[in-house]
Amino acid sequence: MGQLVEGKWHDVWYPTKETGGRFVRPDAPWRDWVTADGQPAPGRSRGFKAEPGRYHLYVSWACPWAHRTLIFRVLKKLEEVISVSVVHHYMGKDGWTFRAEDGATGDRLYGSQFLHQIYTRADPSYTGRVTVPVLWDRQTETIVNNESSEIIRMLNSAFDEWGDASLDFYSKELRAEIDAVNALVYPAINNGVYRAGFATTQEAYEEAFRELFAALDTLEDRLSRQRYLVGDRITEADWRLITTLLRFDPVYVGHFKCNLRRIADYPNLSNFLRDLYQVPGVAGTVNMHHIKSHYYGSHRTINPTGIVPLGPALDYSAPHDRARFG
Ligand SMILES: N[C@@H](CCC(=O)N[C@@H](CS)C(=O)NCC(=O)O)C(=O)O
Repeated sequence: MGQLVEGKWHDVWYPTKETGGRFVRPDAPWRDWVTADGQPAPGRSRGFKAEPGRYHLYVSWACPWAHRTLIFRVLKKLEEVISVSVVHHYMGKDGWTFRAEDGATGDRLYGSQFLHQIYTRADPSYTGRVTVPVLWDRQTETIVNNESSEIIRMLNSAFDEWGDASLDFYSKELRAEIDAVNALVYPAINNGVYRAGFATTQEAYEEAFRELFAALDTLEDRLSRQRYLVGDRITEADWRLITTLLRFDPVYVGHFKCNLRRIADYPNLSNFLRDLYQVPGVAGTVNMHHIKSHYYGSHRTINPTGIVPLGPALDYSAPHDRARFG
């Protein structure tokens, strides 16, 4: 864990002193867009045109934010259009590394040792965190964007000339409702588990914990009436939730102390989770070995021994009851 300061790597843990023990996730700084016509997105000056073979994703199998982009890449049939490098699951004093072992691929573009070298390649005096996912442009050798919620929107439509244009997870008529669900799920659940797990005061932990389970209860109720979060079609909102739910019972319950209930204890959420996991292509994006090894092995301030628990027994491919909604 660490960050770059004017292009130099510093090994530091997340600061929580000035925020009463609260973990506050900084905004991702690289926010340009790939568009079908190459025009810059509104308010941006740099434009990036969608082209096959031009863009590359740097991801971790462990990371729920990067996982969203892997799901969109597979479902939109962009595997031949956008290439990928996978970092090693252990994130220690050097941050994410390209140790090409145990399912990691190494840096397929430059053979770098560390992910922070990709950031300094884009900006030699960069100051900030070095996170995955990163959407990289091979042509201008820079980072286009490192905010997963925006990368998935690009994958959803900008590459439709080469991908599966029949799938739209952010269709115009559903946008308002998708945005409303995301506005609950992001702070309370996706980021909520981190706010609980990285809290350094009892108060900050309890605040995140209560918000998290209140939001899960709300979604449990919603999913008792409809198959997906926004009605009868799978949308972006479902994929944004699912990467957190997949990690919940194996990691967040124990490691992040999110232990009021497991997802397995929620009939609708657990069946919903299996339903989405069983969408063709999704299971292949779930690497439980990287997920468990990363969290339990890397966060030594939380788990000093680095021991990775063997349980719980999980079977996301077991039958689900969601077809009852048609
Ligand atoms: N807002 C970002 C967050 C990405 C993020 O925080 N990724 C984590 C891995 S799960 C990371 O790389 N953390 C390294 C760090 O914060 O130093 C997104 O959604 O893309």
